Amino acid sequence: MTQTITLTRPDDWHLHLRDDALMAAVLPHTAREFARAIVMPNLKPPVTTTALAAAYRDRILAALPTGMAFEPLMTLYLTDRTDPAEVARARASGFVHGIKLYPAGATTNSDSGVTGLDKVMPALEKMAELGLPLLVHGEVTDPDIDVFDREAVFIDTILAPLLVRLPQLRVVLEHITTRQAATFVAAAPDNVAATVTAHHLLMNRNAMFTGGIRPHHYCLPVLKREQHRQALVQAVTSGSSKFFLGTDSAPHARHTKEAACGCAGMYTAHAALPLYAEVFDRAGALDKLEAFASFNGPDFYRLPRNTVKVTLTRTPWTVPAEYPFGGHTVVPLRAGEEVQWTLVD
Ligand SMILES: NC(=O)N[C@@H](CC(=O)O)C(=O)O
Ligand SMILES: [Zn+2]
Ligand SMILES: [Zn+2]
Repeated sequence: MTQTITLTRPDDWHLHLRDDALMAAVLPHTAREFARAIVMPNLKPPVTTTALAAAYRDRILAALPTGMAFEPLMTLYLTDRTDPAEVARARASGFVHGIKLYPAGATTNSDSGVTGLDKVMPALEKMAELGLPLLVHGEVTDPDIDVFDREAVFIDTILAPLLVRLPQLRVVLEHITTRQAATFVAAAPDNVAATVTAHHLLMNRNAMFTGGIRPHHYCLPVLKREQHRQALVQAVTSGSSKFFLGTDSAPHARHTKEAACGCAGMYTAHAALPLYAEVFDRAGALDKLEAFASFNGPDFYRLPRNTVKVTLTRTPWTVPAEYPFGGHTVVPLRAGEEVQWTLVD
């Protein structure tokens, strides 16, 4: 049995850092594991301009503990009013690496999201022209569509037609959860890729109901059936360069998840790389972890690969019950339970 793996330092291509004291609380977990991260723009109010992204980037860098090397890769939040000139400013900035499409109402802080693709066509055309990736929360918001079907319906009714209209557009389908998404991305041309979270690779929808309702296993897109989890594991261990690591680590204060109407999002930054290592280990595919975690993402984003190496050992450790979170606490994935791999400092 492999006891140690050494790989190129990875990056996280989908991360929620929040802001202010909340950000300061979670940022060290990510910076310890990852060289860079695509920082999602769903703050309140959202990060809709290059100027707001620059200020957010400065706040992240200021919150970084001294001695920690970490580069935030910024994103803008696409709205019905995003001006193509703003797309051009973002592209020219050098620090904005994508623009995020949230269908209005689809997930946490998506009220300012897009209400119809026709409204954002000028911005999308400019993105296609400039090669700036569109990052997509791929779920329809129609309340008549079953919550477990919203990703598959989004692919058929929105994403596929969009790629017919703009075949050059570079698209990352974020946090994919279904066999349909894995199949679609695998078959699509090279300008279409996907991030996959550790939690969607590790758990199926039964994890939300083990012995009672489990609010800390609720996220969007919601966990799916076992056959979908297996399709995701197959995709990330297949050797395809279209799938890469994106934790979607999405911290919410404990009391906002343990509530009558709890927030969507799982916190995984404390153990992200060890959790992915469990997935690849169980699939007998530890040799595929490095490309997924460290090569496919930078190659898609046209950024240099990292050069520093990191080491994981097969050493189990117990995750704390909670972590401080700006005057509150956040309950991490596997709270009070073991993770099988340890990242060596
Ligand atoms: N994934 C989630 O369940 N929540 C994310 C938003 C998102 O990525 O959709 C959040 O910001 O909390
Ligand atoms: Zn999302
Ligand atoms: Zn997210």
